[in-house]
Amino acid sequence: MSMDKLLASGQDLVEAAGVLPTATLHEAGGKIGALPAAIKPVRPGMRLAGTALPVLCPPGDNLWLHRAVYEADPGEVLVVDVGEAMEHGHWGEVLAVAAQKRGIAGLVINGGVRDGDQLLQRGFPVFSASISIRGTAKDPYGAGAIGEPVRIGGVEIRRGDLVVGDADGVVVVPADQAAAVIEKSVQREADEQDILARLAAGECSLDIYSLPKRRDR
Ligand SMILES: O=C([O-])CC(=O)C(=O)O
Ligand SMILES: [Mg+2]
Repeated sequence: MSMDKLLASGQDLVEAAGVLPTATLHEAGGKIGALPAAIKPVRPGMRLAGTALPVLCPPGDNLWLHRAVYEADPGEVLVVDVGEAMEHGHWGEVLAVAAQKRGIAGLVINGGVRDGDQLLQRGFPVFSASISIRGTAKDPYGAGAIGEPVRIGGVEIRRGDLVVGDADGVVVVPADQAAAVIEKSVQREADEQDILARLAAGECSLDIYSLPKRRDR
């Protein structure tokens, strides 16, 4: 399929991004959108791609997550700021099943979750900064928000931004840059295949990248 056709709709953008490495998207975008390194898949093999629904929760309270499940559109990824609360499991199997029923594509959170094995078995991708056994409060008066921009590790995330997660972590690409960044990423991947073939044929990485072989004096 041509790149133009592939990029014709938002859904196609998500599909195209879903097979690209996060590091490639980050580099091709001009070193953008890398969430903190602590945010990783809760089990190996998890991958996610979708559009962001930002959620703000009080630390150690997940009532806004239960609410967000019912505000989300299919294909959205909940991208959650819980103020880096690591010692609580803000999400688990119950919320994953509820989210799957709503067509939610995954969860990204700058705090803790629990039920890692069950999340894997359910096929619901979760990327978190910690895994914690402890549960959360559900304070009806707790301050939070759904759909308002959040900031995680210096990256601002708005509703509709492209979110991709793989073994390396999570990258967020602003919606208005997604098509261009994917196109550059596809090119970058092709260039890298070429470099890998040259290395396999015996060439030296210092030559390929025109790097100095000795330290300048
Ligand atoms: O307490 C909660 O709502 C989180 C949780 O354990 C689950 O989703 O299974
Ligand atoms: Mg539970």
